[in-house]
Amino acid sequence: MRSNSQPTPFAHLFRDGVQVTVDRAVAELRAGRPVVIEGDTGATLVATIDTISPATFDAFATLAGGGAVLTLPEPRARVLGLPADGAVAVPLSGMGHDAACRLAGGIDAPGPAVWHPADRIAEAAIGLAKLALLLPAVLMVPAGLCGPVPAGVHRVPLAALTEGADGAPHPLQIVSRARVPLAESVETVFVVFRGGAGLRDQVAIIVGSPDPDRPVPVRLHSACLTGDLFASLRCDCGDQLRQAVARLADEGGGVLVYLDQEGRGTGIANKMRAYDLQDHGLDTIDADAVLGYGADERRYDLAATMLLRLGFGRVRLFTNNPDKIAALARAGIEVVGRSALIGLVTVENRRYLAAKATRAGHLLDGLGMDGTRAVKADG
Ligand SMILES: Nc1nc2c(ncn2[C@@H]2O[C@H](COP(=O)(O)OP(=O)(O)OP(=O)(O)O)[C@@H](O)[C@H]2O)c(=O)[nH]1
Ligand SMILES: [Zn+2]
Repeated sequence: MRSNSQPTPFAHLFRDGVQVTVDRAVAELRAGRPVVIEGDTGATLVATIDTISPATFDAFATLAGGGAVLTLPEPRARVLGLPADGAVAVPLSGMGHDAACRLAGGIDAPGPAVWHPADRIAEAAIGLAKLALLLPAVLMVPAGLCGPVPAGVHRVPLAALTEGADGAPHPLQIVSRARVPLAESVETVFVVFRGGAGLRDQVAIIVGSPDPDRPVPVRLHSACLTGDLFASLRCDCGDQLRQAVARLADEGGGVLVYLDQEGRGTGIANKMRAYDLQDHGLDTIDADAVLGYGADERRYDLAATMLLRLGFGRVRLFTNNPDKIAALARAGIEVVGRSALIGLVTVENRRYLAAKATRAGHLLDGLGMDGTRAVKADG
């Protein structure tokens, strides 16, 4: 029998309290359950507008009296016309669930008359909501106003979130690899990594036999369910994806890193919300701002780690996005060159591509906007 002095064999799994507590908080918020964030000055119950039921919302609002606030991230505050330089807190003062949802992400919501800058707990809660791929609008109530908090409610120390809710450092591990012949490249191996924030699976697709002694052709591609899988005409992703495989194969080998960051890191649900807003006239960047998201929420540090783990520290990147080059360089990859990768221009994606060029600095100057694919030389 195990004596009390012997360590429990799985105790180490709980040693990194930051990881454990953040993972659980994300799952709770997605399930529509509130969590408690414990700050220096007291505990706050938080729930996301995206997942809280109208009945639970009403119960919170009633219990808290005038103490409940809706916190909104800076991009959303600015859309509402508030001169904020950070998240804001809006007192609920009688606001119902429907009105809160409108204030959180509606296209035509009027700016609130009363608001104040939000505190660190609010910023942390918004970070958690983003990590959970929810609308980053959070209902917050001082725990003391709600009577005894049930024992099952998950508690997160504020320090765990400020230490990096989005960076809870699960180490990246290779979990599987297999040969997957592709139409554009028969000799192809998929290597699946797991780790990082949210413990999502990321895939490195090794096309042909890249030579690690020379700069390796690399494509970083963020997931786009609609474009990659269904050949949506709203974007250029599917065409870019298949072109990338073919070009890596043409070059004798390369790596395509397929990153689980749908919708520029906002998730498929928010991307569809953004599409709906775009159908009301907004461009891709403004639509994300209405939802409280920044112009681009993606990160490439996991991609860099994957490349380094595979032995590819010197790369030539297929991209039009200067952020990708800068992020890889910051993460220790030597980027020795860039080649443009121009997807098919369609009537439906012209506006999207133009917004990427004019508002996000994408290098699409060689883009033929006449409905044909433009050919652009390396540059
Ligand atoms: N939020 C949002 N995301 C979109 C929209 N259209 C496409 N996306 C996402 O944008 C990302 C495009 O990824 P990439 O093609 O890897 O990157 P890129 O920034 O276009 O840069 P390139 O390397 O030049 O292609 C994917 O995550 C898509 O799901 C949109 O209208 N709104
Ligand atoms: Zn796309």
